Amino acid sequence: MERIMGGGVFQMVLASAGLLLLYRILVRLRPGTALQDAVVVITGGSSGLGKECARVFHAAGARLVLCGRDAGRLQQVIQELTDSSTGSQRQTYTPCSVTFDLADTDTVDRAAEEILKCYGHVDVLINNAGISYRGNILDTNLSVQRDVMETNYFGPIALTQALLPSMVQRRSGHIVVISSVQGKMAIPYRSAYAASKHATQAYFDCLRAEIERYGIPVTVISPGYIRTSLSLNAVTGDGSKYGVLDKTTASGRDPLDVARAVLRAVRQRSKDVVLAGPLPSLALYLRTLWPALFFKLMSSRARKEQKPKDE
Ligand SMILES: NC(=O)C1=CN([C@@H]2O[C@H](COP(=O)(O)OP(=O)(O)OC[C@H]3O[C@@H](n4cnc5c(N)ncnc54)[C@H](OP(=O)(O)O)[C@@H]3O)[C@@H](O)[C@H]2O)C=CC1
Ligand SMILES: CCCCCCCCCCCCCCCC(=O)OCC(=O)COP(=O)(O)O
Repeated sequence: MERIMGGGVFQMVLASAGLLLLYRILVRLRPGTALQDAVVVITGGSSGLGKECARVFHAAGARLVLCGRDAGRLQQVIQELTDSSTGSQRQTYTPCSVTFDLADTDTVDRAAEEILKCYGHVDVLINNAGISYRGNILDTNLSVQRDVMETNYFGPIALTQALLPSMVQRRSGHIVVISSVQGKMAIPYRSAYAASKHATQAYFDCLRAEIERYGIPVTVISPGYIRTSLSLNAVTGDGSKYGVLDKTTASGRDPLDVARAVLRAVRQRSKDVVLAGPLPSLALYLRTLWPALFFKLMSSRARKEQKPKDE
């Protein structure tokens, strides 16, 4: 009898897994929203994931507005994109650029006006720009915690809130944010970064519910490690640059591959996408289903990785 019951449960689990797989395949096969001529704003378009997003959305025929702090680097990306589109079958457009610092929220309203002037409206806003952090909380200035929050949280939400009224007025638009798996679980020596990404996740989850009635979807994308300059550009507890290309970053996923997944998520109007390998995915389940074990693993990781100065 027990064997029969056991077999029944096994078959049910197998059938559910099969149905889930089928559902995922069908979702992937949906035609999705066309991006030809769509106005797509990408923050952090000068490097890493933002630059690769620029590449794939440009190739899909989008009219891009690339944002960053360095006009010269943005211009270089624009030149690369323009050179790459010679002979393209699709109609492509030379991107616009808008230069501003997300950490200086006072300038964001002016930047939003400039962005709107490029094509008169925005179809997709991709909040991608961000910085990371390496440090022990005990040795970290509070100003560093604030600075990371300004760039990763207050900047993106200020830009979103500045562009949102025009989307609501048109009853059209799409808000995307690049968070991180660290927006769903916190790992040691990343306090500022993980806190900013947790805040990001919460804000955009609230926003999704609030603006669904206007037909404006919100997509939160949470990648694992990507091969970019994120760790090189990270700040440390005293505000200085970390300047190391970590092994985890160097061996991360190809940013072009991640950018293609972002494009897919925009086309499918996905709500929440985790782009991580088996270990971080398992860690996410543990954080929810067996938090005590997850916290134990994180403490042991903290002990192994670093020691506070006074030990
Ligand atoms: N790499 C990874 O392992 C992962 C990255 N992510 C997320 O992906 C996003 C992109 O990072 P990634 O491409 O990896 O890193 P990069 O360091 O390569 O790119 C970061 C981008 O953000 C821009 N930026 C940084 N600070 C500011 C600021 N104050 N104002 C305006 N723009 C700014 C930079 O532009 P400029 O310096 O020219 O102004 C740059 O284009 C980030 O949100 C990051 O958290 C998520 C998970 C994993
Ligand atoms: C019973 C066995 C359980 C095994 C569980 C293993 C738990 C292992 C923990 C794995 C932690 C993964 C952390 C992933 C972090 C990550 O991908 O972050 C992405 C980023 O945003 C990178 O930013 P960073 O500045 O940290 O490079």
